[in-house]
Amino acid sequence: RKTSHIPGIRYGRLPLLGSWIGAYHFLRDPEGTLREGHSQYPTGCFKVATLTSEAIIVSSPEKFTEYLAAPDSVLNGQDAINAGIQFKWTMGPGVYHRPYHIPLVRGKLTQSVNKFLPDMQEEVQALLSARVGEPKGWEEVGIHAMIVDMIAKVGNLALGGTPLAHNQEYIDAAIQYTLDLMLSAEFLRPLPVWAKEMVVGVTPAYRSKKRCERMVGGYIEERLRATDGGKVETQDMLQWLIDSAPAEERTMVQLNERLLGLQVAAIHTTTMTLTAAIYSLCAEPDKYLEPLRTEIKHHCSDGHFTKETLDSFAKLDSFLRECSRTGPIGTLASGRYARTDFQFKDGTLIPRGYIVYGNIPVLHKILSEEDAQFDGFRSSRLAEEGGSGKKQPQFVSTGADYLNFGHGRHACPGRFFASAEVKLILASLILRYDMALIPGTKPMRLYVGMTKIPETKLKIRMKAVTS
Ligand code: HEM
Repeated sequence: RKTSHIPGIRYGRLPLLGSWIGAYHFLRDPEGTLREGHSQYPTGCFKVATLTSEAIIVSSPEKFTEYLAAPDSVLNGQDAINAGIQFKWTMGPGVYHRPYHIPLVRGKLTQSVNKFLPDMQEEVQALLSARVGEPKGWEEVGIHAMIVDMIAKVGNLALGGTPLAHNQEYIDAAIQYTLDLMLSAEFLRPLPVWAKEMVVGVTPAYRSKKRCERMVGGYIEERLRATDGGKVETQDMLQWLIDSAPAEERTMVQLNERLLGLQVAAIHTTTMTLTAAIYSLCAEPDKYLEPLRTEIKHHCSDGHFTKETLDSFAKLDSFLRECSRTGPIGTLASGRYARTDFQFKDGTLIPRGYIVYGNIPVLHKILSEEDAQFDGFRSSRLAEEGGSGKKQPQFVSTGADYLNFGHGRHACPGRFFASAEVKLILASLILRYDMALIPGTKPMRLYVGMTKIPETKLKIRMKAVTS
């Protein structure tokens, strides 16, 4: 009733059942529903329904930037994520109330990319040799399973440290934790707070977290003791967490929780982005493989990737940005939960307790067939044609027209690290293998609520580059 002034899209005409009908349509066709909302209310707000709530959507860049500028005390990003994945309960109240890891990701992790890259590259090469080898003829490879394992291992060289990156049991558990957390959130979301607190201990996320605690608790305690004894040998995310943790967070239990929180932020997001990019490459290998390979060889003749070499791959960057523009990992961007009523300049009210989102298909300008057309070198060509005065829009730069990493104050702080990881793996694949879709197959885009995921079971063809 509080949002009766905001029109619902595809709610039908039946009294009382409107939002249920809307939820059915939104879950079946999220992008179509969002485009329809935009065509009816291009500069205003509309709402769409899911099975558990209603989301208020804006499509105009002006309104999107207007709400992102509101302070956290009015429109809050953490609360919006919490409403979705219930992380106050699934991850732990510390991760929700004391997000001291965010400046560490934005600062220390980003600044240390160059330090981690040699080990990351070695890891990628070893995993490719073990999983794919040097096939002389076409070999079919299930790409998603390989990439998720690789991202978890390569990422953990910087997050939990080498012992965790090489502990297969922990890597599998870290990958599984996100899935357990999603499932547990579905179970917890409809419950009142007192009931959530009572049943959280039997959820898969809680059991998964405790299993990790048993697996790596000793290692974390050892790192804590080494820090207290002044014997710090490793600089990685776990160490920065230990060094910066407020007193109540500086325990094995809380650090395990925090590390798992980062695994959730880092593993599947990066995997989905990279898997979708590999599928796009395999869909048009004749158009993209050779120009990308030439660029990579040109800028990296000694075969060693540094942050500077990765940054110099203009075509690869453009390709990744276009993959994320045409196929971002979500349909709704930068959710902000109204802690108090929020009023747009035009008078539209977002009532307390509701979440407002940006309309990704519209803000990414994928409204027509032509806009949706994949053009991997769109951004690099723009810069080439515009001369030196024209800067190429980057894979990691955010704006109201490109929201894969969100935008504004809470834009993803891990995007610089993620970009290095994605470019390192993609460039390594391109240098070592020819890749293509298996004839007769095509990747499908699947939706899980507001998240868009690349197909996980699809196999591609790979063959070692001979020359
Ligand atoms: C390609 C990979 C990734 C994608 C697509 C991605 C995407 C996002 C998005 C869309 C947001 C929300 C932004 C907003 O609300 O405006 C976000 C937030 C966040 N991401 Fe990422 N992310 C990726 C990788 C990572 C990595 C590797 C880390 C850490 C190691 C990370 C840590 C975080 C954190 C801590 C936040 C919360 C920021 C805040 O609330 O201020 N992400 N990410």
